[in-house]
Amino acid sequence: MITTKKITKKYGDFTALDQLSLNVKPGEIYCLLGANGAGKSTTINLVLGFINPTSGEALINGKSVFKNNIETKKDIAYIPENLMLYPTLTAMENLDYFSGIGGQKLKKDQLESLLIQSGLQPEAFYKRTNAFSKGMRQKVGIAIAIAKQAKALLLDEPTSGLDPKASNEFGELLQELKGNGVATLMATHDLFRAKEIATHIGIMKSGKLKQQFTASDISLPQLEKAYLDTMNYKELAK
Ligand SMILES: Nc1ncnc2c1ncn2[C@@H]1O[C@H](COP(=O)(O)OP(=O)(O)OP(=O)(O)O)[C@@H](O)[C@H]1O
Repeated sequence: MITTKKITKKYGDFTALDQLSLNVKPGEIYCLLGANGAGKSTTINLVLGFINPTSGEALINGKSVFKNNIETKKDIAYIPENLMLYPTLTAMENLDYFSGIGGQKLKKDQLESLLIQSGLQPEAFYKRTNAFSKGMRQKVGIAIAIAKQAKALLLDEPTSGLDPKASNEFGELLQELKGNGVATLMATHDLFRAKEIATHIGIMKSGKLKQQFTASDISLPQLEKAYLDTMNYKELAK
């Protein structure tokens, strides 16, 4: 569903991403780990078609994002680190507006049903989103993704700054989408949450995918050691 084939991104002489190949199938959650500047956001931005690769390609459902940008975007939902909603509109109005952009005209009960699925507390449905916490905004983002019936979900550090309960709730929502066959690619610094929710985990360094794991094959301490080893924090990883 989400595939990158030897994708490379250069900025002048600097290689931000170096021949990265990965594959996320329907019903899989792939977490990309790596230090600041490892190339996680660059990978996400290439899959989204926000930037073009220097070489290699990103594919959604077998179609090149670069060559079929508009078509592939229909299958993708994206939740950035800080999801922007229209602050003067309510959660319902934001959902109505964004699903409308996607070509859908949903009825009031359908919009409410989507927000219920997203886990947003009902008393917030008709409140303006200007006072929403990050966790609440993300729930509206998930509702938008469900409304779009996106087959691929791209997330850039979605749990950073969330309290443990909100982070846990977010993880549970991702599990539900996974059950619906959504393929999720997520950049994160949160090893614990990655181990909790991922089916697959990749560790990046300096634009390269250094290690990949099936999440069920590795414990959290093993993952932490692999991460620190990859970063060359040998002393800490002992
Ligand atoms: N437009 C750009 N011009 C030049 N260099 C860039 C540009 N965008 C990103 N980079 C560089 O590419 C590298 C990878 O950046 P990227 O944002 O993908 O890292 P990251 O793993 O997402 O980091 P973080 O965890 O801090 O978000 C970094 O060294 C960054 O400075």
